[in-house]
Amino acid sequence: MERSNLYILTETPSLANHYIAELRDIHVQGDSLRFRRNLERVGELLAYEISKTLPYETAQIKTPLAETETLLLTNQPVLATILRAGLPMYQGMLNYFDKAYSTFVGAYRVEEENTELQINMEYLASTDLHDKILILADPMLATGRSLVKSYKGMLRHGKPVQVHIAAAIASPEGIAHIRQEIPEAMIWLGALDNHLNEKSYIVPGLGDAGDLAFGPKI
Ligand SMILES: O=P(O)(O)OC[C@H]1O[C@H](OP(=O)(O)OP(=O)(O)O)[C@H](O)[C@@H]1O
Ligand SMILES: O=c1cc[nH]c(=O)[nH]1
Ligand SMILES: [Mg+2]
Repeated sequence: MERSNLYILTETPSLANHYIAELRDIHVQGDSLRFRRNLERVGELLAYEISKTLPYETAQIKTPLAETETLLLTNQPVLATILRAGLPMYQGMLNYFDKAYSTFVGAYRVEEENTELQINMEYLASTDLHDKILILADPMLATGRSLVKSYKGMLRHGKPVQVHIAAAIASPEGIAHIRQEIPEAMIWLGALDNHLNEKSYIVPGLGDAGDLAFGPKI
């Protein structure tokens, strides 16, 4: 795997490994509050890592005792996510980038026997993206088709100056698709897994993130 523009949180031993392990573990997954909170924590940790790469400028602030210099973000990023599984991870990002504006996309995989995977995109509400730093968070980067379709839809609202894609778990196939379709994107992962199965689920993965967070879809 080519490592340029790719960051993987669990390559460094840290508490992040516990959060991802709990997300995957069938003995913990029944606790949907913990599942959502662990996705939120991964969003928080990736937001912090991304924040180290953004542009900062010097600013003056006044304490009760004196004036002092500090570094502050030159511009706030825009946070985007894909409903519904993206919501907890998005919340984690928003906990850290607490002044950011947001973009929401409603997109989902239509998983039918013997037909090619389709992505339905039915909703897009966006702030202006022109010249913005865009962070697009979705927990599962499987084929990458939901992310690419959502990003292309968002471009109607302006061309970002930087694109960051954040996922809790990704497949090599998904990374390849993003690199082909959005070569300018920096990719931030919780973990990189082995492959996709015949239903385009990530293996070992964690199963269906949306269902585990919010209940089975009918
Ligand atoms: O990389 P892809 O092959 O496109 O798959 C990834 C998509 O699948 C999941 O959403 P899903 O379609 O299950 O919708 P949901 O959030 O309503 O569960 C996930 O949150 C991604 O958006
Ligand atoms: O493995 C996968 C693939 C798509 N969506 C999920 O929630 N999990
Ligand atoms: Mg789902």
